[in-house]
Amino acid sequence: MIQLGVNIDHVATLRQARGTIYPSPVQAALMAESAGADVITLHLREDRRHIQDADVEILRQSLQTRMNLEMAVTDEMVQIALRIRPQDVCLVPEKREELTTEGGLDVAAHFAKVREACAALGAAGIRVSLFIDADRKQLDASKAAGAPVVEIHTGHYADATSRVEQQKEFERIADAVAYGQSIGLQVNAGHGLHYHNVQPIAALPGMAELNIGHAIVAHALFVGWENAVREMKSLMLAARS
Ligand SMILES: CC(=O)[C@@H](O)[C@H](O)COP(=O)(O)O
Ligand SMILES: NCC(=O)COP(=O)(O)O
Repeated sequence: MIQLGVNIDHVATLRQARGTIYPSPVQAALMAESAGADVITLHLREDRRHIQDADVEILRQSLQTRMNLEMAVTDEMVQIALRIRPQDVCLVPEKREELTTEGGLDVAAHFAKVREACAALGAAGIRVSLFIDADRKQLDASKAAGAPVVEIHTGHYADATSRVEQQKEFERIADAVAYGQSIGLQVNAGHGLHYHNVQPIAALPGMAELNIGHAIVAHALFVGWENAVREMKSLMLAARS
């Protein structure tokens, strides 16, 4: 059954805006689990703009489901992951000046470094996912690097400004999802998905997990946090029926 990873980054964004102790990403994560989240995803960025190291530590001891820790491919982050031991790590590209993740990890261009991180994390029992663009070359490189999972970047699909462009991006994603499975990878997807664009992605055969955050946090302002999570999960399951 398709799984929902709720990304709680932007609960922390609201907290960091004033430097208060509220809203608590930990409380958000536990409530999301009660509302149907299968995974809790959080991005410990190098600039700590939202999720803090303490959030990761507390959540690792508190979650009932699974922690999917997103991080850059750096020595600092690999050491943190080896200490915290989340069930899953998703390696993502990071640029300090970016507003949000702008594209997929170029595994092919940074093959040795990615393969080394996959080996170190895998040896510690952590399941590694690579956040990549919908590109067969990146899928082949991910497989060769030893990652069992990939997460297809859906940002270009989400940001499309016309139906024609969105359909073109959707077809790229559909090809990547099918091809990734054909070479033995688990295929997830995420970035920019919301209540009006998620179902075609969720309906793709074999789609294992969607990681969604910004839209759920935004919708929660109007319907409440648990309802926002429940609604997203229901849309995803309905797309599969
Ligand atoms: C990798 C990805 O698409 C997101 O999960 C990532 O967390 C985006 O970064 P921000 O959460 O800082 O926007
Ligand atoms: N990897 C994607 C993710 O975790 C959430 O991205 P978004 O829904 O906040 O854009």
